[in-house]
Amino acid sequence: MLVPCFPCLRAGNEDEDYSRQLDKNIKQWITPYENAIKLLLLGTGESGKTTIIKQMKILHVSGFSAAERTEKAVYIKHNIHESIFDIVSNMVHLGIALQQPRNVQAQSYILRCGPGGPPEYNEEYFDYVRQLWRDGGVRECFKRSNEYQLIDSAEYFLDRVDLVEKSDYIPSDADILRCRQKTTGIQKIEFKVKVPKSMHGGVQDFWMFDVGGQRGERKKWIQVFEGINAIWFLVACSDFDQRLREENSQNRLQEAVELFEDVWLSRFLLAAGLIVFLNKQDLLEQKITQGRSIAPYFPQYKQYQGTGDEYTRTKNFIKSMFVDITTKNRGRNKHTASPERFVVLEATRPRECYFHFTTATDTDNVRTVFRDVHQIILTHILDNIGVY
Ligand SMILES: Nc1nc2c(ncn2[C@@H]2O[C@H](COP(=O)(O)OP(=O)(O)OP(=O)(O)O)[C@@H](O)[C@H]2O)c(=O)[nH]1
Ligand SMILES: [Mg+2]
Repeated sequence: MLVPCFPCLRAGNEDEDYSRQLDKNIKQWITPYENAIKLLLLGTGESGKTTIIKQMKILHVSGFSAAERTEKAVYIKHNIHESIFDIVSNMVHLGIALQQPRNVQAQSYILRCGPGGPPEYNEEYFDYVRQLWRDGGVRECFKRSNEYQLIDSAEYFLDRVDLVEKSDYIPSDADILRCRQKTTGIQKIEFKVKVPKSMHGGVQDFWMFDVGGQRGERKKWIQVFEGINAIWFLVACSDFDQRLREENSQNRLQEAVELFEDVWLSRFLLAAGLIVFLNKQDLLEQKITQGRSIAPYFPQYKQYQGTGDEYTRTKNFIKSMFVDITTKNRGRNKHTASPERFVVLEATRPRECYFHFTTATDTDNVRTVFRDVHQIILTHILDNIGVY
């Protein structure tokens, strides 16, 4: 199925659109240094792209400076407010009452603050948050958070109010990895990585580009397509029972599948290696262990012939939806709506697509995955499938 939100990857006037949209400054920014491997992070909103950038900073640059940590503390306080405000305001919509009537004052206070936050993050404010987070009704509404929009780090930060409210609070790396800030525009990080002797040794430069994944941001993506060696496409697997922030009727995982198909078929990205990060495995496992099932949202799961426990079957089923796109679109494509795509695909060598199950907030996991992916990218380039 084609998504109307991603016109920049469509057949039709793509060449014209491309040259018109390719911003000259960004072109200069990405093209002159041929020795760097250029990686582009793609995926829907909240799939974990910026979290991967933060991990690269931890693993391959010098981590976060004192100034960056101070800046993040401000966003973390806002994450706390966003979380408690979204839960409390949805209690009203879902008809869930507070368990402790004395918490009514705290609830009214938070609602009066509005989505922007309190005038000051003071002791009174954090007392109210703590009081509410202990309330059974608030917890009940939190458990139903797939029915409304709530950031993934809500529980993590609401459990740490005591720590965050301290005047000398300095966020740890783990806190920064959990901090949620929507990306707008394009960001770049540069780093160097040692190449294993078994490859060609030495040091390899990497340039990694991060873009905003929400629908309104995707028209900017094309600006960084030129010269990209590999795409890391992130999928938030735990999103299977959640709806899109930008369009309430759309399932988030379905949006990821459709977006991936557009990326896979894009003529501008044919030369790039493609690696899919099936991300948020920790949250997926948690949901499945709590008894949630993907079946009501993806009825084809009932026919899926997987083995293993429910979590293993679910993660492999999600993977199979992406694998299907890469196999059905090899050679002839079953879609008839955009025949121009077939020409491009038939003229090209079959492409490999690699899959990894990841938890982007887990530094050890990302370190291991990066090592594997690094090898794949080097092989891809040495095989001359890429743009080198
Ligand atoms: N528990 C858990 N949280 C994750 C994982 N990956 C990302 N997150 C959290 O999910 C939230 C969204 O992650 P981001 O990295 O900001 O997502 P993004 O893809 O950059 O989103 P946009 O900038 O809107 O495109 C953040 O609060 C992250 O900490 C994961 O594997 N596990
Ligand atoms: Mg981001």
